Amino acid sequence: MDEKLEHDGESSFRSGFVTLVGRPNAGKSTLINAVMGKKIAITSNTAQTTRHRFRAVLTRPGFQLVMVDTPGLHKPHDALGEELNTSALKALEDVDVVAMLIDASKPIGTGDEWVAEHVRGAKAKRILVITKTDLASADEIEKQRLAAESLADWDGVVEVSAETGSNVEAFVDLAESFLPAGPKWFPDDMDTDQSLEVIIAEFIREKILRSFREEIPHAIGVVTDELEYVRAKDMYRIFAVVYVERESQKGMIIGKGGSAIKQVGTQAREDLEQLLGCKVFLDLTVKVKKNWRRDLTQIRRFGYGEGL
Ligand SMILES: Nc1nc2c(ncn2[C@@H]2O[C@H](COP(=O)(O)OP(=O)(O)OP(=O)(O)O)[C@@H](O)[C@H]2O)c(=O)[nH]1
Repeated sequence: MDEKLEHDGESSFRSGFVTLVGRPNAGKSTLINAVMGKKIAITSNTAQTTRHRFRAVLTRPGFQLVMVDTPGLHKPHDALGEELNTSALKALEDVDVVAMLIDASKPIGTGDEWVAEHVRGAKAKRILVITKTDLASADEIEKQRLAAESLADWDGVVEVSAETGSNVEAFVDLAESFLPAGPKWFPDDMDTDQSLEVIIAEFIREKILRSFREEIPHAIGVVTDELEYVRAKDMYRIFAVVYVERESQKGMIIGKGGSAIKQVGTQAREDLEQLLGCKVFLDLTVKVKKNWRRDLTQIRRFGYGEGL
């Protein structure tokens, strides 16, 4: 098509990037899933679930809202933590809107203040999003909003529950109201820029985060090694590797007689079948990669932080 004609035809179209930031566990990934109406991002109550900076794309008549999910900003303890912070802070640059999420059910602390400091420095519209309103009383929400409002100069405020869906559309409306005129950056049918291999590895990692406690969740990295669609059987064959840092962790992940890894595999397979819309054969191998969280090359090989 004539480029000028296409441009003129879309001149009233608006588009832009909205970065979601907040402390670990603030509810960023859950809000993105609620906006999208499907699971794009993995979630868990383990802090620092998100290790990738990725985009979720909401395309509606007249606008395209590109949401950037970021790892929770926190005090780093290792190279992985530093990489995740760098990645999240980078996502504050060159966006149209920054949405800072604050959990309604937890007191505002130095962690939020530190995040707010970076939000104040961002050259973008600023939205304050009070999250998890289903977990707090109206009184508590009001107090939290007042306290959070003093953290920065906000262009808009919204109180949401991604769990119940309350005000999720109001968040979309608010973010949309700040979008400049712009092109459709992504095709209509594209809802995330994560590769299928990455999404699969993340879905598997989510099951491990939800099944194990203590040091295990932070010590694992997951990589999709092989992905093949077998047309004759309408089935995906997936081979993935779960990396841990020590032999003892390998034993825990595998469990007695392989029971733990089998459970993770079953849960992940069910999720993946829903995602891919067909049968899935999933093979999980557990390997030790000593102290990978201190090794930037390895962190990037996993694709965490800046890797994408
Ligand atoms: N009750 C309730 N729980 C929520 C809500 N939003 C998120 N959660 C829970 O809070 C926990 C953290 O949510 P995530 O969306 O993973 O948080 P995040 O900010 O992406 O976390 P990081 O990846 O650590 O930065 C999960 O257990 C969610 O189920 C909500 O609106 N209501």
